[in-house]
Amino acid sequence: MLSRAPRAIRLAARARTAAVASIPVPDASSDARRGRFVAAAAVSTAAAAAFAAANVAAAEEAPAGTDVTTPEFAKRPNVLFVLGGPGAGKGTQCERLVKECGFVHLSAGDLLRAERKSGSAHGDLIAKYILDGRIVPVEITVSLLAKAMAESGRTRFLIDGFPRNENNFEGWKAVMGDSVDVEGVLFYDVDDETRLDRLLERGKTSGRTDDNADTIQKRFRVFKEETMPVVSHYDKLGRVFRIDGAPEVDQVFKATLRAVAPVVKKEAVAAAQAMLDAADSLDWEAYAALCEPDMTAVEDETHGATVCGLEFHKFYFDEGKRAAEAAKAAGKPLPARRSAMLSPTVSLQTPNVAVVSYTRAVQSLAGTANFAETRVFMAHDGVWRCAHLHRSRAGEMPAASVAPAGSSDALHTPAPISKDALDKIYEAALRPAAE
Ligand SMILES: Nc1ncnc2c1ncn2[C@@H]1O[C@H](COP(=O)(O)OP(=O)(O)OP(=O)(O)O)[C@@H](O)[C@H]1O
Ligand SMILES: Nc1ccn([C@@H]2O[C@H](COP(=O)(O)O)[C@@H](O)[C@H]2O)c(=O)n1
Repeated sequence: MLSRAPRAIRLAARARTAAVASIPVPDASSDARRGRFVAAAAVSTAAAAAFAAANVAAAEEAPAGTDVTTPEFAKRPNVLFVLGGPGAGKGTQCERLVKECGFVHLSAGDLLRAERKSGSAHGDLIAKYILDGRIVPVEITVSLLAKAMAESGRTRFLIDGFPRNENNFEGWKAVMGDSVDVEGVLFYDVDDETRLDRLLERGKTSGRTDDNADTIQKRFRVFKEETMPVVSHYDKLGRVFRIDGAPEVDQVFKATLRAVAPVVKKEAVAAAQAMLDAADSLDWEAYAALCEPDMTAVEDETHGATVCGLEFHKFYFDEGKRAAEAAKAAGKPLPARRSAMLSPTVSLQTPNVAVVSYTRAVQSLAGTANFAETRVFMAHDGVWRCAHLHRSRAGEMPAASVAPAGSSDALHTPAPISKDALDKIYEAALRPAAE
């Protein structure tokens, strides 16, 4: 069982609690550091400390009884950066994604404005940078993002208006490292003239100190000179989902949904693979966390009937464990098996309903059996759970043809599927399927 902060975040936090707690920030008037790359090591120590403190606090604050079972696969947070010129519609589209797809939206600008209002020691500095349209030093921004991520207790994030320059980019890498999967950048493309009109209109009611003609021009310049190189970096990696942000909001949202579909599909495949891993290792808690409580299933064991609920499945985990313990007590080799997902296809019915179909190849000492499986997943708040399973036996190979002499030891402990193999699975799953 996990408490509110995802385990990966809490582990990172624990490993970093020894770091310095205060965040050194350059003076707003210091030209020497303005716009310059801040050494990754400095960022790492200071902001990681804030990250650590935030995460530990989030874990400790979780009131008793609020533990949630977060599926194993979902423990490493997924991040999509959201970029585009000022007024491109980033916040507007993020709001829709939150509502319809269960992302957590963290706007770096909003967090900075809230920090300024909170009376923080950095308030004056933030106010000055925002008024000048300049990018606040990453030590401040990344620690606010890390704190908000930890406090959300969730694992799927839209990080809006970040990374805005090289300093942001390096600071993020130094603090987050590999603890987070950055899926790519949603980039909203809108010409300057349209964005200027939008911002001046927004300025009539937004109360933002930077929605005025003078600051807007400065922000536009910073966007071109500092943010676009970050976008180009991700572009070269093939990680930019470019969206025409000029049409009306609903139309842009349709394009946004198409852009996030590969990320969403990848999550559904990962959820299916996590179920297979949990079944292979007889980890009932992990398996159950990946199921809707009223999951329905049709499989060979049900003889054509549809079973509803989890008790039917738990029986096999309990008995499997008992058989393993009996084998161990008798000094016999432990029964083991390993499942691989072959040729998966994912069909997204809605952003929150995915049908994942594949051939499941199950290896064991008894031989290899193939099953045709379909799992229907539903996402709530960005967490996928299986609502229906259909499995039919699709073929079998006896042990003699698959287990070379002397290889049995290697099968006693099922090895987790390798990252390369998983990447291949994702690649296959994300190919435009005949949906
Ligand atoms: N597709 C659209 N068509 C017309 N107006 C839009 C569209 N998208 C957003 N707007 C409006 O344009 C203004 C700017 O949008 P929004 O705040 O979402 O942009 P942003 O990219 O988040 O801006 P910033 O980076 O300055 O915070 C808002 O008033 C919003 O209502
Ligand atoms: N990574 C960031 C993001 C924003 N800022 C400052 O906030 C201003 C407003 O940002 P919006 O995304 O809400 O438009 C921006 O002009 C910067 O001054 C920042 O420093 N770093």
